[in-house]
Amino acid sequence: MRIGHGFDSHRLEAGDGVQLGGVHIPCAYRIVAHSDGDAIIHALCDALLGAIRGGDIGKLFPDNDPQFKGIDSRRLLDEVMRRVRAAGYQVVNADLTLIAQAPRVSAHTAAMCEQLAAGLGVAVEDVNVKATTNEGMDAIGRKEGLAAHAVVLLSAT
Ligand SMILES: Nc1ccn([C@@H]2O[C@H](COP(=O)(O)O)[C@@H](O)[C@H]2O)c(=O)n1
Ligand SMILES: C[C@@]1(CO)OP(=O)(O)OP(=O)(O)OC[C@H]1O
Repeated sequence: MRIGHGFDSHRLEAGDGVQLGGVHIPCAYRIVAHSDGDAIIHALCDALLGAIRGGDIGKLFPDNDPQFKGIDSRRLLDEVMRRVRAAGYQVVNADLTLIAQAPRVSAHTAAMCEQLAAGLGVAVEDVNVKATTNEGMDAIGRKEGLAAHAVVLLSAT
């Protein structure tokens, strides 16, 4: 068994929607990033890479490389999962926490679990996505950004 933790954060600015957990959420914000800015998937990728001692997404997918400009982060998860399998592991379960004052995501967490389960090759019951505000405190509380944490457990195949 191997465990991994990942964290990611991104700035928010005025816009017409965000991509989180592989799901488009219409709202008055956009995520500032080189890719689609999906902080939930970025944290998940880093947790997976951490569990196999595989570096981090910034090393694998540099944010100055044009091939990753605007990329759908589900494609980054596909490549990370290819590495997890090549290392001889499979996912047992994943638990994700979004910290965001905005947007509100509770109506979308079930769809996120489906997207992430498909990417991880597990049943939807093995993925949990939850959210909390920052109670109005600091930059996240001022809706200037958002952050995500991920924890994954892997077992040998
Ligand atoms: N971006 C978010 C943040 C929170 N929620 C939901 O609201 C509930 C209350 O948030 P607290 O910060 O008071 O814990 C939380 O349990 C989430 O279900 C959300 O949907 N989107
Ligand atoms: C995903 C990558 C690659 O496009 O860019 P960003 O979307 O800026 O995201 P970040 O969380 O800074 O992580 C690593 C990057 O290299």
